[in-house]
Amino acid sequence: MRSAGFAWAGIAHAYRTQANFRIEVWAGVLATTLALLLHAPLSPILLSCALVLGLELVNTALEAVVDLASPGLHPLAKVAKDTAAGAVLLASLGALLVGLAVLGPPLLRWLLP
Ligand SMILES: Nc1ncnc2c1ncn2[C@@H]1O[C@H](COP(=O)(O)OP(=O)(O)OP(=O)(O)O)[C@@H](O)[C@H]1O
Repeated sequence: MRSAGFAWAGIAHAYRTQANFRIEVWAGVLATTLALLLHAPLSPILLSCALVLGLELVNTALEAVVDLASPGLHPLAKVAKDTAAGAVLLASLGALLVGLAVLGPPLLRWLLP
C-alpha cells in the first residue's frame, strides 16, 4: 500500500512536470472514449496506452538519474537520454498505428454511413 503511494507520487510528478506525459494521458483518454462510443475493441487501445505511458515514466526516471549522475554534458548521458526518448517515440508510433487500425474503420463507417 505504501509503495503504491510512492508509485502514485511518481506518476503525479511526471504529470506535473512532463508536457509529453500530459499529452499522452489525454490522447489515451480520447482514444479510450472513442473506442467505447464506437464499440471498437478496447484491449489494444488500453495496452498501447499502458505501453506509451509506462515508457514515458521510465524515460522521466532515466532523465532524472542522468541529470543527477552527470550534471555536465557527457556523450554517454546523451546516449542514455536519446535512447530512452527513442523507446517512447517507437511506442508512440506503434500506438498511433494501433489507434488508426482499431478506430479508423468504425470511425469512417460512423462519419460516412
Ligand atoms: N548531460 C548531458 N550530456 C549530453 N547531452 C545531453 C545531456 N543532457 C541532455 N542532453 C541532450 O539534450 C537532449 C534534451 O535533453 P533534456 O534533458 O532537455 O531532455 P528532454 O527530452 O528535452 O526532457 P524533457 O522532456 O524533460 O524536456 C537529450 O536528448 C540529449 O541529446
